[in-house]
Amino acid sequence: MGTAVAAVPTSDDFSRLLKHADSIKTSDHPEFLQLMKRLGGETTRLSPQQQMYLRYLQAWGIGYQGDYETATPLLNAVITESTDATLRFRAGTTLVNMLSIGSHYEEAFAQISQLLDQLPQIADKDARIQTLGVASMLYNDAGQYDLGLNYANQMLRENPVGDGDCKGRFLQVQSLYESGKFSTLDRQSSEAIDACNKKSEFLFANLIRFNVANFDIEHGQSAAAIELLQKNYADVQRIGYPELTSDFDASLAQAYWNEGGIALAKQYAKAAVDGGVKHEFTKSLTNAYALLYLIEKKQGDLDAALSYHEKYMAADKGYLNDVSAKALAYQTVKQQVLAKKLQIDTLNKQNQILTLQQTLAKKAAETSRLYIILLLIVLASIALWTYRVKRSQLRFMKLARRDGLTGIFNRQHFVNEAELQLRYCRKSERQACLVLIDLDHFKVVNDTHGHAVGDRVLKRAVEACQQHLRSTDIFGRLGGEEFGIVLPECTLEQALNRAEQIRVAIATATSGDDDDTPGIPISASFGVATIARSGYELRQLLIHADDGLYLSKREGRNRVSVCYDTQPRQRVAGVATDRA
Ligand SMILES: Nc1nc2c(ncn2[C@@H]2O[C@H](COP(=O)(O)OP(=O)(O)OP(=O)(O)O)[C@@H](O)[C@H]2O)c(=O)[nH]1
Repeated sequence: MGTAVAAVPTSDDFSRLLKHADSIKTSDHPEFLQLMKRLGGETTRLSPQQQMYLRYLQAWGIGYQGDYETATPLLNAVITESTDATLRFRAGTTLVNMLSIGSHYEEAFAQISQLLDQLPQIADKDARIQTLGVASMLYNDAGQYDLGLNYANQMLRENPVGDGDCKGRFLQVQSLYESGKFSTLDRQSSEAIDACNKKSEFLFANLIRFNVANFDIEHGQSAAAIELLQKNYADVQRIGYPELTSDFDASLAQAYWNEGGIALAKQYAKAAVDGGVKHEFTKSLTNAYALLYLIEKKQGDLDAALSYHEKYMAADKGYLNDVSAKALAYQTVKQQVLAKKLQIDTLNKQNQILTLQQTLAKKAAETSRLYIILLLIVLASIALWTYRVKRSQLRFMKLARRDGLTGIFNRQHFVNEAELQLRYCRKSERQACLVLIDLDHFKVVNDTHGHAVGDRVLKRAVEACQQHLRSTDIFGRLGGEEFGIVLPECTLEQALNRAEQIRVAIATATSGDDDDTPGIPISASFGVATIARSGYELRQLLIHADDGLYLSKREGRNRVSVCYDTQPRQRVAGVATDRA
């Protein structure tokens, strides 16, 4: 014998149930309430996400019953605690509804404005439609019918076959009716009612009928209004939405009054007053009180009439206050949003300016860097140019100081350097001698071998001289084949010895058998002068050395001579002859 065991619902089952409850909230409210009861008893078996979903639906249900004070904190809890962005968004939208119904209009407008800003990030179609619907309703309530119509149209565009089809159409009718733009409700409203019936959204179907009935009443068609309202009266009672039942009752009362049915008018007006949402001033409530006042007055019960008149005045004031409070809240929030936008724009502009300033500073730094690089290039160019100028100056100076053929000092530079050296020797009281050298019979070399060979012989002679010079000696070409050497710190004796060495070197160099000067015999005559006898003046030393040189030539050349008197001393071929 087996025992039947009821299947335990899985997590998927709970998710399905929650979704189902969500989808029938308004279309089958009693079933919705049943589901809420059932799921509420299974809370511990729900996942945290499912629990949050359930809390949202419970809050919605409580708000639907008109207990907004309890619903509001529950919705706020979902908004702050849920990890699901879509559920948070939906709870925000429902909260807007509650805030609006609870007359917290400024908060409601601020919240819907934020939600509409977030709308582009919300992908869930139902959540989007729900928010657009609430926005449309709220803006209609604030008398912003164009905005209301706008969001209703958007609902239809986004979801023409789902909720948008019924609720979007309902809100369209509402916007057009309230703004007085509805010339005939026939086609558009019956299409809207059909759409809602198809979706089993009877609450919305009847809200549309309520608009149609009011339109009829306003246009002298009270009988038609009564027919429409009565036909759906039982349905409205079943739906159990207090505002709608009160609306139906108030409109029926007005229609019966217009048709002369005072007793029925009174019955429905009372029903409208008794069945309305507590502590709320609606247009239907105001109308119902106004009717009751007229009925009692007509029936002669002046006390009751006065009492209803007072209630009518209070309801009317409350309703008008409510309407203007909504309009004011809308304008206030609009200004706040504008101010915030302006503030954000200003901050953005400031940021742009800062970014621009940074870019400029960066550019300025780059420009300065470029300037520095440019300056360095200019400086480097100047340095290079100066170096080249200096180098060419030095080259020219060297050229100007040197003899072009032999590379030794030219006459002018030799004279300058020699005078400088002699001045130094005079100051330091040092010895110095001057040697003059003149090649012998050089003309013959030129004439015999040509000028080019003569040049090479001259270079050879110079090289021979240089082999015997010290770094302090000053050696120069005084002209043609004549050379001079200043020998600082040198006595006459030493000068004569060194002149003799040079003489031998020249004679040896030129007597060599090489390519340049093949077998050309050459010699030179020397004249020596000393500061000990001539003094430190170069001019005087040159005269005396030249006397010595002249003597060497006269005495047969290729010799070194000194001549200070009419009887000069002479050295011939390395032997000094003192004729003084
Ligand atoms: N090849 C060459 N010859 C030069 C240069 N400068 C001067 N001479 C020649 O040197 C020769 C000098 O001749 P002279 O003054 O008659 O003297 P010399 O022939 O040496 O005879 P003495 O001095 O009396 O021994 C001339 O023929 C000049 O043309 C030079 O730079 N190169």
